[in-house]
This record gives sequence, structure tokens and C-alpha cells, in this order.
Amino acid sequence: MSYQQTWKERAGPERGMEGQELPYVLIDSIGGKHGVFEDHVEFLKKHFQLSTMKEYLENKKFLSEKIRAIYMWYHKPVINEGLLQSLPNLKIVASSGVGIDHLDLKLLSSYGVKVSNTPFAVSTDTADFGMTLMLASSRRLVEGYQMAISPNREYFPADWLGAEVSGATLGIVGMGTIGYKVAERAKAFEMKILYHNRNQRNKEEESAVGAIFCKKIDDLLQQSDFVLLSVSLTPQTHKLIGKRELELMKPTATLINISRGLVVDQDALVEALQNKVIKAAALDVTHPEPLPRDHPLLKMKNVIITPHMASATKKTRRLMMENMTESIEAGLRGLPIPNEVLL
Ligand SMILES: O=C(O)[C@H](O)CO
Repeated sequence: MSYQQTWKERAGPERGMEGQELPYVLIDSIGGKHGVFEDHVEFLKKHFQLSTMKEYLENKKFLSEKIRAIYMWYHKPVINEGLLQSLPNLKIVASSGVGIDHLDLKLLSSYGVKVSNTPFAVSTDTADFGMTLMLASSRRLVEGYQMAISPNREYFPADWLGAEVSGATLGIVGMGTIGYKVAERAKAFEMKILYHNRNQRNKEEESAVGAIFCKKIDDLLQQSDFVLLSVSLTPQTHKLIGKRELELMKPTATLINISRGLVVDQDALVEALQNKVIKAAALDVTHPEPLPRDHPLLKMKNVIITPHMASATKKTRRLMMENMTESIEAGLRGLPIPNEVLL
């Protein structure tokens, strides 16, 4: 049976190993730019009866009662109160990735719906990408590439001087799973590692990577050559880095953001870069995404912007899918949910 067949076209209810009807799970769509990857569908169909949003809307009467989980792939489908009201048997939303700022946890909880995410699946790739941005920015990779492919190629030894990463000081704001993996990598680059967590100092992890805890974020900002943001977006971290914080940074420092665009006051960042308050920025995330075509950040030579791609590898996407499947299955069986997001 191909995934293109809808639930309606199938001969009868799908049954799992235990002979029970496979649970109905709502997904946004399959394939295309936003849909669940086509090569994941075969795996998912062994566990669930997938219903796309289109199918759901066309067959609401039948599916409303049936759907017990939402497989939220890259923030889709959008979950609002209307959708929650129309799914009385919804038990769990499995969200891909680590960030959960696109979900209203209180609202979901008020409907008795549990939530899971996939923090461990994304951490290695996202940390690798944090290092990629740091190296690319400090060694002017994009500028160098553009010159190397331009019609007027002239190579002079005085050009392209960058800043060293090895031996420099890295300040990690938010040393959770991803931040810690960045620290592990930075250790191999013989960097001095500072970190700041708002709530929790982790002595075991800090000694494993030789990181120094900064109780005050200001100390980290003042001392770091590279400030890397790997915090979750919450009301407390919204615009955590604003004019004041940027002014505390060294004029030679680079800001790297692999968390969420809204953690930085973007107007203040533009101003800081224009006025040489800091040297450079490397951003995998912005607000909005993508930025409008005429946005000043897109025109600055000392800024690298990538399209929110830090966790984008095939292996990670596959792992995310497997983690989401496990969470849904556990949630529907009333077992402890792996990677449950607690309110
Ligand atoms: O949160 C994450 O895992 C990534 O940013 C993708 O949304």
C-alpha cells in the first residue's frame, strides 16, 4: 500500500503486531517543502495510521474522534484552540527539534495533552554547526569564497587576515545539551570556555570540559572573543542580548546565535555592527525568518546568515522521527514519555 492512498481508500483499519488497530496520528502533509519526509513515511506507517491535515479537514466527522496524536514536523500543523477542541481524544503532541517556543504548553496541558520534543537527536549537529559558524566567521570563509570566484581574483598576503579560534575565549550562554557539546568541541580547539546558565550551574559538566561558570552574564560578555547563544526562547530570554549587553562585549568579539532570533534585539545588533561596537555576527536564526530582502544584516560583510539549518543532516532528521514515534507510542500506552516536555 502506498502512502499516497488516504485512510479512506484503504481496505480496512491498519493493524499492528498485537493485532490492534494502529493509532491515528495527524500530520501536516507528506513531501514538498514542509511535509514529513517521504522516506520516513514507510517507517511511520508501521506504527501509525497517518492522516494529513487535508484528509482531516475533508473527513472531520470520522477523524476528529479517531486522532490521538499529532506528529508536529517543523512546527506544522499549527496547533490552536480550535484544533484542540475538535480532537477530543488527542493525548500527545510530538514536536520535532528541541525548541518548543511555537507551542502553547499551558493551553495543551489544559486539554490534557502531553508534549515531547527531541533534544538529544539535534544536539550533536547543532553543536557542530555552532563551531562551523564560529570558524567561518572568524576566518572570513564567505568573503574569501566570494573573492575566489569573482572575476578580479587577486591574492595578497595582507588580505584575509582573520581572528584565531584556537586559544581564544568562548562564552556559551545556555550550557544545556547543545551548549555542552559546543564546549566539548571548543576544548579540542584549546579554547578558554566560559558559560552562563540562568538557573543551573552544572559542576560535573563544567569540570569535564574545563569550563568556567559566570554567575553574571556581564562577566562572560566582557571577557569573550566569541559569544555563542544556545538558550531556549522563553519570556526570560526574549531579547536577552540587547544594546546594553552588546556594549559590554569586546569590539573584537563575534556574536553567534544558534538558538532563536528573538533572543537578540536585532535592531540593537544592527546598530552595534554598524558602529563597530562588536566585530561580527554569525546567525543561523533571525527574526523573522527569512529576513526581508532589504534588511541591513543581509548587506553586511561581517555578518554570516544561514537559513536555520544547524540540525539539518539526514541522520538527525531520521533520529528525530524515531524519537517522535517512541514518544507517541509511549504516550498512547500510558507509559513514561521519552523526552516529555514538562510545564
Ligand atoms: O529547535 C530546533 O531543534 C531547531 O531550531 C529546529 O526548529
